[in-house]
Amino acid sequence: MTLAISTTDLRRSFGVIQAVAGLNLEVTQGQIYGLVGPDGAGKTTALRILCGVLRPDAGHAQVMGVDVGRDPEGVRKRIGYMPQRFSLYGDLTVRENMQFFAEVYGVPRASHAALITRLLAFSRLSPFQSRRADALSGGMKQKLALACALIHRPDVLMLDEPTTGVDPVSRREFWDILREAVTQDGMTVLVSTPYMDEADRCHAVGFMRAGALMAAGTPRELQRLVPGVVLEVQAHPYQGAQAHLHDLPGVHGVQIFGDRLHVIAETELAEEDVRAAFAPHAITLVSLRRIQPTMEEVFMYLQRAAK
Ligand SMILES: Nc1ncnc2c1ncn2[C@@H]1O[C@H](COP(=O)(O)OP(=O)(O)OP(=O)(O)O)[C@@H](O)[C@H]1O
Repeated sequence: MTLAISTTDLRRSFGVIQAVAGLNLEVTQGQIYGLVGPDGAGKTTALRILCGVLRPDAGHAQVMGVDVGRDPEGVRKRIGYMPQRFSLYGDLTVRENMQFFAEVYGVPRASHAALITRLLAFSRLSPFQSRRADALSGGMKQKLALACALIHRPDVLMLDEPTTGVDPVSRREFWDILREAVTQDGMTVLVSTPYMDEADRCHAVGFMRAGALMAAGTPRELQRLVPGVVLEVQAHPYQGAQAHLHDLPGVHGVQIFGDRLHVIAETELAEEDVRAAFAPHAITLVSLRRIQPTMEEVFMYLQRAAK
């Protein structure tokens, strides 16, 4: 298991604010590692340090064996970085933007055409290569930004909330492209995201809070941290069911997921007890089964546990 990224007791403050406060992060080569956490947890600051654009106050960080503090230039050559506000050139076309970034990253001229053709196909942007970046949809802009960040074939890609504000279909497509990049090129990805369904698509996830990791592991490992059980309930009509489930002994929370309810309880509920609670209110129990907690539930549990 070779580490692509590692940090030891990394720290960075802005005045009295400790944005990164003792971060110990380990990302294995070839992984998609998701960084999640509430606003202000320090995700952006950590990414900026790892990209060599911000100096840490203390601690160590290595990217592909290169020390970020000692050789930020060496790190920048090996990585692709897509900040929250990635600067595309609105009056340049899709192809011209790619060309521009190829120049900036010092990609040899002779390989520009082949690389751009590959990335256009890869990012599903070939049909739009002559369109000005300004005229692209939000999802397409993000795909173009991704293609530009990949133009110099980096070993490690760092993405800061790359799909925020993008519609769900484009978000899924963006992630399919990302997965392909990792599978085909063996790249490592460190991505911060506010979306828990995206965290679920990562090989490993780190929950950041107050500048440090409070939990890290595979999505399955993190699910096991949630005590008790999660039950999925289908009931008809389900609107009233929520309150009555809440009243059952041992139930800690009930959430609506589409047309289903997720019940977080100390132990499994007996079907007859649920039916008995529903009966006086003319609510029918359609199904009851135990499920794995979603990453959203893991996140909420960790948030509660930290308070
Ligand atoms: N350049 C800066 N100057 C002053 N304070 C900053 C600066 N950058 C970040 N901070 C502060 O550091 C803390 C961590 O911010 P950071 O942006 O790293 O968190 P985040 O987890 O990425 O949150 P978000 O998702 O909102 O971007 C916040 O309190 C933020 O206000």
